[in-house]
Amino acid sequence: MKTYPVALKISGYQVLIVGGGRVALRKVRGLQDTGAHITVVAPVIKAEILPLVQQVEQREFQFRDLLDKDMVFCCTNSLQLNQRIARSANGDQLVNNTSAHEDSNFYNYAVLVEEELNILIGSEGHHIRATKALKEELKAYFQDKRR
Ligand SMILES: C[C@@]1(CC(=O)O)c2cc3[nH]c(cc4nc(cc5[nH]c(cc(n2)[C@H]1CCC(=O)O)[C@@](C)(CC(=O)O)[C@@H]5CCC(=O)O)C(CC(=O)O)=C4CCC(=O)O)c(CCC(=O)O)c3CC(=O)O
Ligand SMILES: NC(=O)C1=CN([C@@H]2O[C@H](COP(=O)(O)OP(=O)(O)OC[C@H]3O[C@@H](n4cnc5c(N)ncnc54)[C@H](O)[C@@H]3O)[C@@H](O)[C@H]2O)C=CC1
Repeated sequence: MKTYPVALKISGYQVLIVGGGRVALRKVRGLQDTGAHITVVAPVIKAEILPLVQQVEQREFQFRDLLDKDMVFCCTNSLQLNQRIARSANGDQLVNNTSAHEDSNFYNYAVLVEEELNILIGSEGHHIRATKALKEELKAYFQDKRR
């Protein structure tokens, strides 16, 4: 089924990020300046994440972490755990399983910000390398233009 692209205002949202590695850090960076309240739960959390989030729980995920969350990112290195978390969310929560797009009810775009222009690139999870490559090409294009 085709998706419908939007730009969400998420100020005040309770956001849960399960996992504290490389992918979690990318999600945390993407959430900066949105006004969302971010909680990260993981036994091992990258140091760069700490100053960027409101709440840190350094331990394994527990299902009660899902309570009262509006948006959930499953970013652990266990595909099974990510799947169980995504499938346990209630129907009102926005859920993104970073290891299996079929389990997500929203996708993220690759984002390039050029002054007040936001350029979003995506393939509904089908061509991630092409998405990433096009972002790099556009980045180089804008860098050349500024020279
Ligand atoms: C559905 C989506 C999830 C979502 O909604 O976020 C998704 C899903 C998956 N990605 C996977 C793999 C990788 N993804 C990247 C990188 C990026 N992936 C991003 C987006 C998305 N990836 C969304 C759809 C985008 C679209 O529609 O095109 C980018 C653009 C933006 C971002 O993540 O912020 C970011 C580029 C950031 C940048 O550098 O600019 C890398 C490289 C790397 O990490 O360096 C790898 C490693 C391998 C490789 O290179 O192929 C796997 C397999 C996981 C596994 O094997 O377990 C899945 C799961 C699946 O496909 O089901
Ligand atoms: N969507 C995307 O853009 C991409 C998604 N992936 C997916 O993301 C997953 C994570 O990748 P990385 O961040 O590179 O891994 P990583 O190894 O850097 O981080 C894994 C994190 O999961 C945490 N974790 C493990 N067990 C946990 C538990 N029981 N409860 C809470 N946290 C737990 C670890 O403590 C660690 O913080 C990969 O397995 C892959 O499936 C990978 C690349 C890109």
